[in-house]
Amino acid sequence: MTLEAWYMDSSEEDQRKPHRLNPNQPVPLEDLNQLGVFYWKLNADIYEADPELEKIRKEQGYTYMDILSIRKDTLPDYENKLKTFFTEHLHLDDEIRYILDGRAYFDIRDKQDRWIRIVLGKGDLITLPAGIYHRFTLDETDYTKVMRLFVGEPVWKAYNRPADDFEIRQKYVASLKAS
Ligand SMILES: CSCCC(=O)/C(O)=C/O
Ligand SMILES: [Fe+2]
Repeated sequence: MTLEAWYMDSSEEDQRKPHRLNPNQPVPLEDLNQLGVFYWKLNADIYEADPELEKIRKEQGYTYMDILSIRKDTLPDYENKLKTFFTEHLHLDDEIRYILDGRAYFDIRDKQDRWIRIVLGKGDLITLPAGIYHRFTLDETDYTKVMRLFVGEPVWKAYNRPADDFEIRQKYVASLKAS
C-alpha cells in the first residue's frame, strides 16, 4: 500500500471534492519524500496496543498524543476550526497525524509552489516537515478521527502565509534547494 497524491486543479469548487486535474497527474511517494513528507501504513484497528506504532513513537520521540474526532457533532467550533485548518499555513514543528477512521486531505506546496493533494484514510500516518506550507480539509464524507502526535509539549500554533521570515521556513526552503 502506498500513499495517493495528485496535483490539484485551480477550481474554486467545494474544497472537499478531490480537485484532480484531467487527466489526473499523480505524485509518487518518492516526490513527497523529497519535499520532506514521510508516511507509514499501520493497522488502525489495534492502535491502542500496536507494537509498530509504539516503535515509531519511540524512535521518533513522539511522546505526546491525543485523538480528535473531526465531525460537526463532535468537534467544538467545527465550522471555524475547519476554516482555520484550510487556511494555508506553516508550523514551527513537524505535523504528525495518524488517521484512525474516516478520510481527509492534506494539501502541500511543491517546489514550484503548486498544490499537491494527499488523500489519507484509515491506517495512514503522515509527517509534514516544519516550515512547509500546507492546509487540511475533510472530504465529502465530512468525518475523520485523527491521532495527533508531537515531540514533547504540543504547540499547535499555525502561521498563515506569508510566513517567509521565519527561520524554520528559510531552513525548509534551503533543504529543498540542497536536494
Ligand atoms: C488533522 S488535525 C487538525 C488539523 C491541524 O491540526 C492542522 O495543523 C492542519 O494543518
Ligand atoms: Fe497544519
